Amino acid sequence: MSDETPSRRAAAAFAQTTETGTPVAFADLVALLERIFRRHGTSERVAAILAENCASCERDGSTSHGVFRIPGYVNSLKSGWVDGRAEPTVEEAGPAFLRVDAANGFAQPAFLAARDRLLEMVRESGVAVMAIRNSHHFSALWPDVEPFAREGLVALSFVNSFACVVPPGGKAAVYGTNPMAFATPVAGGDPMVFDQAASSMANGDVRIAAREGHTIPPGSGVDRDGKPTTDPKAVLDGGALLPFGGHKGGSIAFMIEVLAAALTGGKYSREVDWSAHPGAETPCTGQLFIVIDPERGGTGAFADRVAGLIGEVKQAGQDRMPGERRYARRVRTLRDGIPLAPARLAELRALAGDA
Ligand SMILES: NC(=O)C1=CN([C@@H]2O[C@H](COP(=O)(O)OP(=O)(O)OC[C@H]3O[C@@H](n4cnc5c(N)ncnc54)[C@H](OP(=O)(O)O)[C@@H]3O)[C@@H](O)[C@H]2O)C=CC1
Ligand SMILES: O=C(O)C1=NCCCC1
Repeated sequence: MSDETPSRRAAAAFAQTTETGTPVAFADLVALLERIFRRHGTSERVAAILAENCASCERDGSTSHGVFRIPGYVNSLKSGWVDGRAEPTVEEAGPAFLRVDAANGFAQPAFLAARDRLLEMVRESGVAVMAIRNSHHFSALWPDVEPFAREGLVALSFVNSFACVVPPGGKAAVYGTNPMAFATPVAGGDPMVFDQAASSMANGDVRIAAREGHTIPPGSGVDRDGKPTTDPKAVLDGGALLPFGGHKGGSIAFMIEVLAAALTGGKYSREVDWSAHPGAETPCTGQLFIVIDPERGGTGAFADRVAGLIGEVKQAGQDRMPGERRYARRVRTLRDGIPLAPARLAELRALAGDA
């Protein structure tokens, strides 16, 4: 238990309440979520992309960004804050640089609109960058990067969110929870993917802890007076989270504001202002991708070398690499169904307009 992250512990506490729920087949969950998105004003294409993405998070146990997020998506759509029918525009800013304007739509459809061209650029140039702005990312990042590694590429992605993290020693929330994800091919196995917030916990896990009546680990957040607290409600009600690892996480959060917002033309987390759209929950910011063809390194043995390194890490005593928990759960839930608490399933069916 000692090597578990605080947010993983909070998610695990929540997962215990859902593991015993009604098993739902992945395809059925995708279909149910698609109906919810369509019913609340997205295009067919956007509904299909978001439903697949959100169901994949639930399938893999990314609890803070699975079906828990559906009411938030719906509230943002209903408030008029996000455009569920946005048509992204893609612009070539150089031989290996794509600029995408998500047009106040969701990030994943904007990303997918440009993904094929990005892949061509990577094959041509060895590396390519995609800078997305005016985009709402309300999910985990691993679904964006894992497929690149399955195609033999190394991928990094960064997203900023909304101001709920104080800089180290600071009082005002400047940073978002700002996740970054890294994916690399591994010879003979699944890609190694890590996907982590720059904060001590994801905001989603704090909200789940508040809902379930759990405390959060000491050192995760502060209340509205800047005092350390383990009460998730105090963090959410005018308080803030801390970066993970003090000034080191603070620097990562800063870097992500620079890469995902300053560089893309997206808003800084601090600039997200949804006050005119009561109920809105999806931050409109930016996202950056860097995708590399590792064969350009010329070793001819990249994925073997990564597999060797993982072997050494495990030999040294690390029992689990990032991503392995998800892959194990994916196998289990694709076989047995995704367990959903009856109350959650009822909530989803109501949002879909089922009788
Ligand atoms: N869209 C947005 O703006 C935001 C999205 N998020 C999302 O929230 C999610 C959760 O973030 P966060 O709470 O920081 O993530 P976690 O701390 O739960 O996990 C971070 C990474 O560490 C790995 N990991 C966790 N525990 C261990 C362990 N004991 N040994 C080895 N590896 C481990 C996880 O792998 P594994 O998955 O296999 O457990 C994961 O890759 C992310 O998917 C992130 O993208 C967060 C903030 C904002
Ligand atoms: O969990 C988080 O932190 C966030 N997730 C989705 C976007 C807002 C922040």
